Amino acid sequence: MISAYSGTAVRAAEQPLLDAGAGPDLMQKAAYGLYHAASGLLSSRRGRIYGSKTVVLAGAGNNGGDALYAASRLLARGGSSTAVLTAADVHPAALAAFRRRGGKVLTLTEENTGTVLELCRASDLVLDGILGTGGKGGLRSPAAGLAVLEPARLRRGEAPAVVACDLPSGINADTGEARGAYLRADLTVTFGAPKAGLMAGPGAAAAGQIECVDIGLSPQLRTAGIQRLEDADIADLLRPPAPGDHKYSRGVLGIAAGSTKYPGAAVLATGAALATGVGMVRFLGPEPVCQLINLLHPEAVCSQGGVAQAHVQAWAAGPGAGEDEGQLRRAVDAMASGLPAVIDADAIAAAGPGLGPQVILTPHAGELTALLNSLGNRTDRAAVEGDPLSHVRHAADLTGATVLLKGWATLVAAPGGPVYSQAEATPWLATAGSGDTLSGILGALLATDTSGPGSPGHYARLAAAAASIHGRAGTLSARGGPVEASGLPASVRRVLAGFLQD
Ligand SMILES: NC(=O)C1=CN([C@@H]2O[C@H](COP(=O)(O)OP(=O)(O)OC[C@H]3O[C@@H](n4cnc5c(N)ncnc54)[C@H](OP(=O)(O)O)[C@@H]3O)[C@@H](O)[C@H]2O)[C@@H](O)CC1
Ligand SMILES: [K+]
Repeated sequence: MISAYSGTAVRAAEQPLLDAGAGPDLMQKAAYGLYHAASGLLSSRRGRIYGSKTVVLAGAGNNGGDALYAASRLLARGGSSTAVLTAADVHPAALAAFRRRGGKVLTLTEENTGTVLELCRASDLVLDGILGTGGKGGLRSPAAGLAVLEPARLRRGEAPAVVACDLPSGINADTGEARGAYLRADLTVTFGAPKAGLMAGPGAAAAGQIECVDIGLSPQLRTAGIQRLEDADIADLLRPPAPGDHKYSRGVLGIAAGSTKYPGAAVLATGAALATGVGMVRFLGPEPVCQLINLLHPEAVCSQGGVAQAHVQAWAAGPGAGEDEGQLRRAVDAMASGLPAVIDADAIAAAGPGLGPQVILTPHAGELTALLNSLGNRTDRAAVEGDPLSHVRHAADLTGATVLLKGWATLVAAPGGPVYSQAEATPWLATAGSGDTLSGILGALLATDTSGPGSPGHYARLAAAAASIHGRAGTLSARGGPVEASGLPASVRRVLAGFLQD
């Protein structure tokens, strides 16, 4: 499990060490970690450090100091480096060390921003040390003019790798918000602990890969702001069949998805649930959709009945329901059943206060905006996309349900906490039908779960595991190209096989 902390919490953890005079030592540890990661990247891109060209963007605070010390170490290995100062005063000792190693220095102005951008683009590596946890708001002029710099991962052909020191400059370390211009990175080397702002909202998309350097803060860090499940955590949540299991003991999932207008959603949700592994799927829906499911998934037991008559362990309801009154009724009944239920798409609008954490709402940003507005919390989509962490937490607290907000980093909030973030997906997964398969995967995990409510956040962990499996399946399906939702179940099977073999 990766635990991320707010910038405020990390600064508080640093304070006793700073009071004890360990500040310079912490900075050297941070700078060494940054140098080590940057030199690894340079070696993999061009074979060696000797002869490499680095541009250091250095701001007024300790973040600039870290970056300058790291660049000094690259100079010592035979690289060349130019420091671009974005403030009148930068860390004096770090700048002096950089100059001693032969680094060139210039000051950024609005007039020379174009020249500096050319210098960056002609280099192998850009070290972003403009702002760290002391940053307030987005980049200010003239540094804001550098925000057009694209990291190598977003450009075709030759481009410098951008490595962010602690966090991408301009990103809020607590929330991941970008209140103004910010830089994007290929790799963020973060110190002490990952910052929550690297795992949510614009910060998660800007960070690129995240590498954490231990500078000895762990004993001081208490409550994580955001957690991320890793392989072993997900494997622990899976329940493969054991000898003696039969179809009912493995878990039956009730699916109320699709409508005569959107029959595909029923097919995708059912296919994904079967690929994830359940004892049985009971499918409820209109007659033509039942016929389609019978044709494509003959193992599913189909009927037009109601939720109360179906004997299941969990529900997946809402995908493709559209305006189908029967399906919307089933989704409402599933939410009220007391059983674990994943509720998606049009059915989310029926959610209100008083639900339990076993109900998992899976909105995208637009659906979350509508839900919050319906609960009297005035907001708009831009605000939700700008600060998804606060909004997903708020929705969980208002409804009492677990809320999974889909996005580049999918966030899952349990009412009262904790919050999980999974970012294994590919942008190619943003395609019609993708959400229907997520409902099927999560429904199957809920139906086969035998550990019960357990500790707080249990359902949020299952939802985070489903998001991770879905993201990995998308990435496997994509292999750098488009994803068709109908191909996802096959990839889900392969992802799960990987977990179960390890
Ligand atoms: N503490 C430690 O022990 C360790 C810390 N470490 C490192 O230090 C970093 C935190 O350092 P920090 O506190 O100096 O803050 P940092 O982000 O570098 O800059 C603050 C300066 O920027 C200015 N400024 C603010 N917003 C601005 C804006 N929008 N646009 C322009 N300027 C803006 C602000 O001025 P102000 O607004 O306050 O007048 C102030 O002058 C941390 O991320 C990590 O990298 C590591 O070495 C490990 C040990
Ligand atoms: K930075």
